Amino acid sequence: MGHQKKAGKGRLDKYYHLAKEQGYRARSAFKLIQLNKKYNFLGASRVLVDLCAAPGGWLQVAQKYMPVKSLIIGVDLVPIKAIPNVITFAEDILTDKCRNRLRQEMKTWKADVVLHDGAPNVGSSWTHDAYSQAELVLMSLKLATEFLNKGGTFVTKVFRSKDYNSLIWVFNQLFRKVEATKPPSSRNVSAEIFVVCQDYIAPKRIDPRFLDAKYVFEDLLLNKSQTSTDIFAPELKRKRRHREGYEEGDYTQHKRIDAMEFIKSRDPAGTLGSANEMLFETEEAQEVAKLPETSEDILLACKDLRLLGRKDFRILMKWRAGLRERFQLEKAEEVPTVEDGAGGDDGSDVEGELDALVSKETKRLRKERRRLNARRQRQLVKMHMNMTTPSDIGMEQDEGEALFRPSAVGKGADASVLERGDMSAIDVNVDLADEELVELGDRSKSDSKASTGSGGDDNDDEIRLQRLESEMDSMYSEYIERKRERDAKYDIKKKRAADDVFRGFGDSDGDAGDTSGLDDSDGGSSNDVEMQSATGDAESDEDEQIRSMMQDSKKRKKEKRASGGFSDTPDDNGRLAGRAAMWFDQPVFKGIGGVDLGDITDEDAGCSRHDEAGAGAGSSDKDESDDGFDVVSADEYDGDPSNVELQDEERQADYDLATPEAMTMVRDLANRRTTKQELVDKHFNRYTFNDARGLPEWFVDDEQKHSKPELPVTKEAVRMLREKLRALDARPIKKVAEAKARKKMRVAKRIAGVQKKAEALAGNDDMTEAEKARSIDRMIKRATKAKPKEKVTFVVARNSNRGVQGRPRGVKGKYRMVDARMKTELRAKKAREKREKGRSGGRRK
Ligand SMILES: C[S@@+](CC[C@H](N)C(=O)[O-])C[C@H]1O[C@@H](n2cnc3c(N)ncnc32)[C@H](O)[C@@H]1O
Repeated sequence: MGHQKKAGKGRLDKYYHLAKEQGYRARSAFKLIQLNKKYNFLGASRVLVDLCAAPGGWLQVAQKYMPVKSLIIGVDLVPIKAIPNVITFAEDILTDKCRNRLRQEMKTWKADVVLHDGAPNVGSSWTHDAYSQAELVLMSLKLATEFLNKGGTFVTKVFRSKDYNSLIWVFNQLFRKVEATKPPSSRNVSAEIFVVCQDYIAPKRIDPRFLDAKYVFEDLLLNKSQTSTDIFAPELKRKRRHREGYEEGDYTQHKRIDAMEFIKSRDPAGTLGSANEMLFETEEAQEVAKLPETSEDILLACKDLRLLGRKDFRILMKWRAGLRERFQLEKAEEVPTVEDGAGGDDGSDVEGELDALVSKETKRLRKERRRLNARRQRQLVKMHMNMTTPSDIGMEQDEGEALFRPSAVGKGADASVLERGDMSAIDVNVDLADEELVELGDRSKSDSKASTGSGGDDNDDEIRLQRLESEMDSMYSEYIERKRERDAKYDIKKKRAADDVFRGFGDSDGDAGDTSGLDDSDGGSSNDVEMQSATGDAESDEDEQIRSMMQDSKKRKKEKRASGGFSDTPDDNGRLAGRAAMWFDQPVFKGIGGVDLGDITDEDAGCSRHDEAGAGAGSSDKDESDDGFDVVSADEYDGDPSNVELQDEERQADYDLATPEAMTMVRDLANRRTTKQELVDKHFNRYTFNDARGLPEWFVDDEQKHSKPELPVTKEAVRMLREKLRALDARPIKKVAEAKARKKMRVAKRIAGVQKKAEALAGNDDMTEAEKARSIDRMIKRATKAKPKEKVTFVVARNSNRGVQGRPRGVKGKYRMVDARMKTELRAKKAREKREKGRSGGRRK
């Protein structure tokens, strides 16, 4: 595999170029770099084994990131070109020979990390590949269990398939922490996922069934009815049945569509969004698959429609458009469109409308240009003849002509200068008018071309392109929306993204110009950056909706913080201070003033709950006094004290310990398992405030998405949070609680009254003790006895009571008007219930 010629996709890929630039043998090197950046397992390791290592990209990374003189061993079916200080040999990892050789090379050492990026020779079918991959993974795990140190890390590639969950289950039996992740450099269209298993338990004895494919994947073997995909690979049927990637027949889980369905669809975005895979099974589709337009990229994208990024989506849409043109589908569908006037496919009527608008706008611009030209000529003539006077200019201004309106004068000259009749200002003015004319001329030129559809001109193309882009964007949103409808967890993910209280330190908090975590572990950050800009491949295959939600939420938080006194000052120092304040403002520092916070500077005020709002980089609109009163600044206080309370509540909600990460950190601090200084040291480094200006957009996007520290979470913290939520759930609703409290208060009042009377009775010498006790008892009973409900009199609205307004005559106390029928029906109902009761009672006897 390492020696196979890379297809077009590999060549075009940005990581491919990066790898070339950096001297890595394979683009996959970046996967390990990114995994290491996230989980940091290479830096502290001394012995590493890379199973399936050819051509050696991962070995190169290991050699670069591990301490010098580490023992690094790489094995693959094919020989690996020598890498300094790395031992390599060619063996099949499924054989005993390989195991023995490894043992020989390892001597008495144990590995800190075992890597596995193996992929069986791809070919026959996806199903087969996925299964063999799973087998390979299990085998590498077996080797890992043999060679790993206690506490070691095993990193493996797996494919999403039915075997995936079984594998994860096994990993969980052997490692304390198992996480699946997809590094940004792993293509979205690829079904590969990387599983990082940390903290190897190293049990004395491992049940052999854990590492035996027959048992691990047993449930699949038992399910013999699921054989449909074997039809396509009969040879597999004999050996390994029922290994298809998804549940057969479960079309809600895995929906397949034929390519022609998509090509002919009137709702292409929706069709893509509602399916998982596009097949080329019908005769027509098979023909399409053979066309040169149907590139390998397209075929790859069709395999998993759930993972389409913006770029893949565009490729598919363009491909569809080309095919529709080839098959003249637009024309075929145009006829009914004209007849019913309902608009064509893909919004061809929208295009018509747009054309009309463009030509209208062109006309207007042309007219305006002519008018401005004429005016300019007149002004110039007047000026040259010294005919222009300040009053003239004033007049022009009064006329509200565009040429002399203050905005046309621009920032350079102000209206007062004009009023004073400064001629130089007029020059500026005329110059600006020139610019404006040129601009207008250009615009109208391009617009007019757009409307005539002459084509071939840059501007014309640009406008069309822009229009297409925006159409594409809206279609992509539609696709995302449709995908969302099928994904039960999407809303939760979205909400989580929006509510993500603690995003770590790498988060630039909405400031696109500030990205953290671009460190050397990325393969030499500065170099990367330059190279990446050179490649200029501004790919953005982000889930747009989630991103915009996150940005919204960040913006909101920023606003909130700003209103709480934080401000990002323009200068670097100010910005750093602002960020530091934000950091200390995080929930984890709430209320830990007493825990090792001695050496904190001004910003540390953010540690205490009261100071949160006021702490910040040199901005404190609020004042605090020690007597517990919040001093609210006049401009913040709107006269309504409840609003101040509300703000406080909102603030509290915002800073609540709402995540297990925060809870873990706070507990660690409180129990002195860590100190504030340690936390700061761990999370602040020279990359924390890296400037993202000038970096390619795709890189910044990737960093923002993935470059987040993995914060520790303990079971205890999760349990505590859960309990907290449960307690919240169990709390009665406010109204009920208030009513109960009122009742309690009334009873307490009455009892207090009784107590007084009892004291008076006790001093009464005329009564015997028994009489006193009796009367106190009576008093208590009376005080605690619930008031009898007031009786309601039902008044039938007939005779003189029919249509009576207000209280009927002769009725006292509570009453309710009922009509005769209601009364009869109620009586009948009661009688019926009584009968039924009697009957069932009789039967029971
Ligand atoms: C994706 S490549 C690994 C790339 C490598 N991580 C790098 O960065 O250069 C997968 C490799 O797995 C190897 N492989 C597949 N089956 C194997 C087996 N049974 N034993 C050893 N190597 C195997 C292939 O020869 C191939 O070179």
